[in-house]
Amino acid sequence: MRVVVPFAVESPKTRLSPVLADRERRSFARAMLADVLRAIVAAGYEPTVLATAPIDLEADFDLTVSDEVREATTIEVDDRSLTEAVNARLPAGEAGKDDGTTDDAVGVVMADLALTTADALERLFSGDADVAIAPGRGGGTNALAVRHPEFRVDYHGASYLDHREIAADSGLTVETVDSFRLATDIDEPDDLVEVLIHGTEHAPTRLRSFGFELEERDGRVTVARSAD
Ligand SMILES: Nc1nc2c(ncn2[C@@H]2O[C@H](COP(=O)(O)OP(=O)(O)OP(=O)(O)O)[C@@H](O)[C@H]2O)c(=O)[nH]1
Ligand SMILES: C[C@H](OP(=O)(O)O)C(=O)O
Repeated sequence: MRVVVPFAVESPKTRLSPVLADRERRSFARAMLADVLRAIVAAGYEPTVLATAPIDLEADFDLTVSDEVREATTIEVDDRSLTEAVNARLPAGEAGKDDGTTDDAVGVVMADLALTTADALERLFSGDADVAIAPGRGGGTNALAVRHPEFRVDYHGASYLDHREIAADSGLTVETVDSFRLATDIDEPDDLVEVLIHGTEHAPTRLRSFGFELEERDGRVTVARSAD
């Protein structure tokens, strides 16, 4: 399975702007990307980052990844829209196998899945449906495994529903992967709670370095940022 990780380099995570300044959002997006890459490599795959602009993973934001992650990761620059860039990497051509699927399967994992683990990805990648989808809360498509050359993505909006429909229109089988770790994309300030509780490495460390901590208020856990 080829695994691609789309990554918006400039102005990422704008929905976090109420709580993170521009440079902090770029730094935090990089930290989440590093955690996603680590999980993919731990699951035994060699990720390709589809970056909207050239990046050096470890430059600029004081981030160090393991030798294993550095060596396994390729960065490709593609400034087309998310949908176009991903579609250009999906299986193409004839279905190679008798059941219509292809050996050239592709996994697509978003870079903001800060809770991702190798186990969660393995569950997504090890099925045999033509398309396996890990939906995000709110109707997005957080991760995909595509094993059929007729499937194409169409991101934004309720893309989980759109992707089911696209698959059905071509008579493809679909598996929905029910996973807390893959369903939790980090989009909104409230999502930062999940990073501090369940995050794996760089993302929670980075948030703590910005002064974020868990706080219990009115019996509910939230995040609070200490004054500098
Ligand atoms: N290659 C590529 N990746 C993208 C693009 N837009 C978003 N992404 C990535 O796709 C994933 C999901 O994107 P969103 O949750 O919409 O992320 P975002 O655009 O950084 O966040 P917001 O500005 O808050 O909407 C993340 O991994 C982004 O880095 C794009 O135009 N091209
Ligand atoms: C890319 C988009 O992500 P969201 O905006 O839902 O995080 C989607 O899954 O269609």
